[in-house]
Amino acid sequence: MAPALQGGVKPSNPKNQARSLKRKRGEEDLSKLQKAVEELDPKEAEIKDVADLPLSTPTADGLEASHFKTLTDIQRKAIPLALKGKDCLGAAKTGSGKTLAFLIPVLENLVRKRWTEFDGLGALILSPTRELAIQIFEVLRKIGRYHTFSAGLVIGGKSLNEERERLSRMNILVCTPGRMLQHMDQTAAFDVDNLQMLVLDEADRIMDMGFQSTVDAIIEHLPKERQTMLFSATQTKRVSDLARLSLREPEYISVHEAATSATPSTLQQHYVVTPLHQKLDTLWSFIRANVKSKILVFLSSSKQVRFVYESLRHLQPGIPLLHLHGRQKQTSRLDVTSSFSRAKHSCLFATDVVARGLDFPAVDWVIQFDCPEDADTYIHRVGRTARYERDGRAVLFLDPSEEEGMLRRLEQKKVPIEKINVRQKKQQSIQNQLQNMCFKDPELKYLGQKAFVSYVKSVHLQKDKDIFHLDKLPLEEFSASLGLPGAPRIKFLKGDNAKALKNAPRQAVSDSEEDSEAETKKNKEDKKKEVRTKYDRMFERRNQDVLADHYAKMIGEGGHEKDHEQDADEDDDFLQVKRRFNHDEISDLSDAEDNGAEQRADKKAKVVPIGNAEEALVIDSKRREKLLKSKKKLLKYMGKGTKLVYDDNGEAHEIYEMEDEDQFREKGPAETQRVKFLDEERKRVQEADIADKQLFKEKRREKKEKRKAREAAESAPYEEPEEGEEEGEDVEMSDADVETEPSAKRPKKWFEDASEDESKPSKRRDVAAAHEPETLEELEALASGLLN
Ligand SMILES: Nc1ncnc2c1ncn2[C@@H]1O[C@H](COP(=O)(O)OP(=O)(O)OP(=O)(O)O)[C@@H](O)[C@H]1O
Repeated sequence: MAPALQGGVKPSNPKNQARSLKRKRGEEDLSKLQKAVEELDPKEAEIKDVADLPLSTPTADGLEASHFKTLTDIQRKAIPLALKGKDCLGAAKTGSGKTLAFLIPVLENLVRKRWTEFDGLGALILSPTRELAIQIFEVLRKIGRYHTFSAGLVIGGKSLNEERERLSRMNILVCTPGRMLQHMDQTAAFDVDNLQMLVLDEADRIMDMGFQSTVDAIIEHLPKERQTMLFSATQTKRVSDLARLSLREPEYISVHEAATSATPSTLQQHYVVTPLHQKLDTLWSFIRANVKSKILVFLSSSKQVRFVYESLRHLQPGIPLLHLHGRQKQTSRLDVTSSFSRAKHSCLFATDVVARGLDFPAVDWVIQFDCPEDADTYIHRVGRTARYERDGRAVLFLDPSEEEGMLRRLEQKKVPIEKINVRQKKQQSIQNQLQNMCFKDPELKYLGQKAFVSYVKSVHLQKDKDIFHLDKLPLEEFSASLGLPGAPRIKFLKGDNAKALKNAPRQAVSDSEEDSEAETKKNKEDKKKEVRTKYDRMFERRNQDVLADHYAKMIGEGGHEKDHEQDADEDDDFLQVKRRFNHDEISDLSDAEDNGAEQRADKKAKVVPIGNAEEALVIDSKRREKLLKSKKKLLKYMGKGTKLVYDDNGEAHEIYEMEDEDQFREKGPAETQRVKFLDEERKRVQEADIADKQLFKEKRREKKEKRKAREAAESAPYEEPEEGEEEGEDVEMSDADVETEPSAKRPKKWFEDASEDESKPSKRRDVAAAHEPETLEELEALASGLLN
């Protein structure tokens, strides 16, 4: 019914009235919610179900529609504390529901702060891998479908510019550290000053050496006044980490601390002792015996993964095979994770890029083909099965030399594991087939050689020498088991052949190219004296050209890159440990996500002892020549610049030469002058930087306006532009426009996507709702599309 007229004042329109009534009710609900949260006593409250939590209607509806009803232990304990704004360190076994333990508070705390799209970034969630970031984003999308926040995924693999466009309007971001820092450093319009919450999923991994400097740099950008939450299955309370994150009186929530085991009780764990050179046979026999299962196999490096995948694929085990590692393109990584998630029977070979956090449904077996670097990695790997009350089985393959050390480490971490034996009757050998395959297919042989080298290097670089004993490994037999005609020589081990290596003491890694050239020469001489095997002779006769190309690639003297995967930096560097993830270069994260041993290798190799510029500029190999052509690299070698001034005759002098000493002394002590000079220069650079950013912004805006005008002209060639059109009335709004004219163009929300809603009618008006995003591109396009 329409309201009566009062004192001649025109009644406001009924639509407005309904809207203001709704707003008032919303306000009342929020105040009630706030009160309920304040009154909540996390220590005493009997909280078992979602319904027992003081939650806003959109979150409660989102959880119900996603079928989350009962809370897990970590959720019961962590959510109430996090709702009250406490800093939390949450530790709970794998598969126990930590994701919701932080996502629910993220949504709720922003709701209660009345966060809108115009308040900018409210919560930042960091994940160590892209796959995990995508998974978190999907869960957020599911449970947050009735909210009006905008959320985005920032994980690289796309152009920075594309991401930039939408970053500034996001309320919640799920990201990998490297890409986030890149935006913080380079995207002028990206403002994080308002940030309320920071979450680190798999916190111990994010806080470890590989990510340390990146995370420290991110933290520096963030406001100190914020809520910080850390979650992991294997978390320690390292005081130094807490200090780095500026946690305020953190609550430590460890729901399984008193448990007798660090792994889920539904997980059966076994190990088999299988010598290195029989591992591949054992794996093959295992897969053949379990073709009606879903199996996840962990290997130590991307090269191992590729070789084992390629060779077993040729042998057709009767189960679909997949492979995943950090050097694949992002699109294939995503395809593989979704194929494996959907599959009923499949075997996925992977590096530790999938060891943490990934929630593949119904994995029957986790096989650790290569021994994990430590007990924590073991726990995360086996955690890919037996998730959320399901059963699962895990088998660890150990070389006899690893058995004692690894078992000790597992015992220390409360991991119950039992020995099992391989039934010899069922053990099949594939060594002859592999040798045949490697002979016929030089690509495969080349992969095998790379796998061999990377495996040996990874063992050599393992930190825990109680577990890993390179000198005890049968390397010659191992190379034969891969189908190789002999063990590739490995530079850092310095032996004449792999057999000699077997008994040699561990050698330090050496990086100099001079050494390697000398060694290549020596090897050539030695080769003449060596006994040739049947395979060596066959290779020499039949595949000389192809192999020459491969060997050339391996020693970095030419050859082109045929590999379609992102493998560019590895092939030219056979004799050297690789350099990879480095925050300074802010490469994308994929490389940092492989196993820890590889990362340590990279770090080691970063220390290139270049004493001075002259030494550095000697071009003694193609590789170095290429390196020096890169401006960025060149800068590294060149040292710092010197400021010169020119006298009246046009001759250059260092500044101090132009000033007489007395004058200089009059200005005060040298150190004070130096500090002052540096301050002034710093200020000057900062001012110039602000001006640059401003200029860049202006240019971008101009460009955008021009483009819009051009598009408008193209789409309506026969219409005269109306007045003002050229002024950009129809142009997409800039950030400034959004702030001043909020009603002009409200960004839509991806959260409104209710395509997965099983119980509620869809509220979504966006076209994208008709199609459930499946690929990364679609997910990102959805998030960004809604803002246009
Ligand atoms: N309250 C709940 N009710 C039902 N299922 C749940 C609940 N919470 C989580 N799950 C399910 O449990 C599984 C594991 O959850 P999640 O991935 O959050 O585990 P996690 O503790 O983060 O594991 P990890 O340590 O391996 O990262 C998921 O499939 C999730 O949907």
